[in-house]
Amino acid sequence: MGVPVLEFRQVSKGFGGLMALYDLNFSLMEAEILGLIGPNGAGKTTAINLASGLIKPQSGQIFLAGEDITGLPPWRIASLGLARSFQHLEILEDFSVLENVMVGLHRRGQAGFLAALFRLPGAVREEKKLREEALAVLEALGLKSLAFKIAGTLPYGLQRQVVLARAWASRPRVILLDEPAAGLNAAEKKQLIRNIRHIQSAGCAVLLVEHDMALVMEVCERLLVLNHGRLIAQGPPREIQRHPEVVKAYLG
Ligand SMILES: Nc1ncnc2c1ncn2[C@@H]1O[C@H](COP(=O)(O)OP(=O)(O)OP(=O)(O)O)[C@@H](O)[C@H]1O
Repeated sequence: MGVPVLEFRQVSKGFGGLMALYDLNFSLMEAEILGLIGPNGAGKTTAINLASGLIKPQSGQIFLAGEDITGLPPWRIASLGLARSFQHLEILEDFSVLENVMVGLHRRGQAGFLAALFRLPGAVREEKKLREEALAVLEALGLKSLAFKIAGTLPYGLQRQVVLARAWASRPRVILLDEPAAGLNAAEKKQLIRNIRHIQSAGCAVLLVEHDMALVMEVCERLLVLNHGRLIAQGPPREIQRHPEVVKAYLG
């Protein structure tokens, strides 16, 4: 298989006396869709929080495209090409969908804050460019018709798609999705699957934390299974489905 873009090497993390992750080793390959599953409290969100720098590992190392990012702050990790969504929405409710996506593009802006404030010609040109790029992102994800709607007025399922579009707008090499299908209806899940595949086809790797097993089985090429902070299995979805340890973990 290809080149690893995100790599955990013996990563451990405890909270107080509890080990949330124990010696976790895995690689997410270039343009791979990798599922991270496991029962509640298994350590999935902890893994995403570690990769994106919201929390720091107790031991072990994390690499992004070969660069050691262990302990770097979240904004540095983001600028190196890692984007994420959260389990709970973090949308700008009073702004349009387009503006929400422009926030995702902004880290690539050149003109700077003062130029934007005084609407200098460079900044005006740049804003126009950002708008066009944000529209292109929305179009690619099938969301262009929502561009001028106020994000907070949209149904929940569509708000989740906006969050995905914003994360994707920064053109990351890795995107971490924390339960993107939660609360979506069947049609919205179909669109989510399409969009995840679109992101992959553009060369981005996706780490998907998700409880919806049907969706995980359909979209992921490989699965990692955590239970009580330990990696208990990894492999193609069909093998994982009948892996005895996995069946035992899920049945309780
Ligand atoms: N900030 C924290 N402080 C203390 N304990 C925490 C913290 N974050 C997570 N934990 C604990 O670490 C363990 C793993 O939690 P985590 O949220 O990573 O699990 P999860 O697999 O994402 O679960 P879920 O599917 O329910 O979201 C749990 O026992 C949880 O209570």
